Amino acid sequence: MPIDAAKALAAPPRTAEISWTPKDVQLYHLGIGAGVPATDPGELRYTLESRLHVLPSFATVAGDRPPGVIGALSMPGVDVDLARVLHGGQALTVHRPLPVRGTATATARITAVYDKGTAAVLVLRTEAADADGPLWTEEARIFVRGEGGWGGDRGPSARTAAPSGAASAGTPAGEPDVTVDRPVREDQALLYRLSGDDNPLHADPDFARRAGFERPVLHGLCTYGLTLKTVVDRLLAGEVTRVRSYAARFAGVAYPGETLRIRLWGHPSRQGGGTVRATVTAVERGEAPVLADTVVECG
Ligand SMILES: CCCCCCC[C@@H](O)CC(=O)SCCNC(=O)CCNC(=O)[C@H](O)C(C)(C)COP(=O)(O)OP(=O)(O)OC[C@H]1O[C@@H](n2cnc3c(N)ncnc32)[C@H](O)[C@@H]1OP(=O)(O)O
Repeated sequence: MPIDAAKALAAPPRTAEISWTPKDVQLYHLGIGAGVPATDPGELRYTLESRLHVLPSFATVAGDRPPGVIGALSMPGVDVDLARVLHGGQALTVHRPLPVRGTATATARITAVYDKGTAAVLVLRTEAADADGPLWTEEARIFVRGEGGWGGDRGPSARTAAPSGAASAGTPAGEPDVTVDRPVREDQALLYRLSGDDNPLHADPDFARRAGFERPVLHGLCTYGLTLKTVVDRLLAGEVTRVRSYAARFAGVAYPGETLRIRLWGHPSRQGGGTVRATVTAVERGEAPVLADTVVECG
């Protein structure tokens, strides 16, 4: 059986020593579209060594954990065709601001395997700590099409109920406080993949077609990062250290070259913190959903 839930859950945690430099941070920031316009003081904090800060979602690529995304899917009990794999969701909790240069130990294990009948969902939890203690905890939900059906636990539902007054399921009620239309570069995925996720789904047209898509799709974590950057720039006065946690569900694919419409709800303050909710849709495809159930807790 390609997924053996009991074996996957019983496997010992996998530990890797990771390290990163300012160059890795800069490359990640460019990979999520930072640096436009190039001389904007706000953007220079993402691109210039002397002013560099670290967007917390850098944690999702920090250290080029060997052997990358494909390694994450070769845990004991998991033997799946990469063409059937989609990133279903991502959550991140930041315990301390991320330094521009660092070394840490990352410990990963599969904490849940859900049987959706025609798909399986794997939950991969990674904890990173350095000599001073915990740095971040992240949880990736990996959606594997065509798996499932072994009679296992169905797990939580990702079909959110619509709050009253909301336009559709997962959309916060009321008008957004900020709406940004964000053009995604045609070569964005080619840049982003240099930060470690070299899944051919994002670069190779033949592989993308085999996976059922008309052309290569944008990495879910690229959309995840560019959305967090918009929250930081528009609602947190550019202060990356105010992000405490960030969760999102990948509700539909995005393609490089599209315009993403990012809607934000929330008024976090420096004194009391607060919650920001977001949705992301693909403008040229009739606002098809891209990110849903997106919540940033801020300090
Ligand atoms: C270390 C990190 C490793 C990361 C590995 C990934 C490597 C990356 O390189 C890969 C990528 O970046 S892929 C690009 C980003 N992801 C996407 O584009 C996926 C977008 N989402 C979709 O296409 C659909 O929502 C789809 C296909 C996900 C679901 O749509 P449907 O098949 O129509 O599902 P639906 O019928 O609505 O629901 C079936 C059951 O599944 C649950 N579910 C739905 N969406 C989910 C999601 N996103 N995450 C988790 N569970 C999800 C539903 O709740 C339902 O279960 P139940 O009946 O129990 O409610």
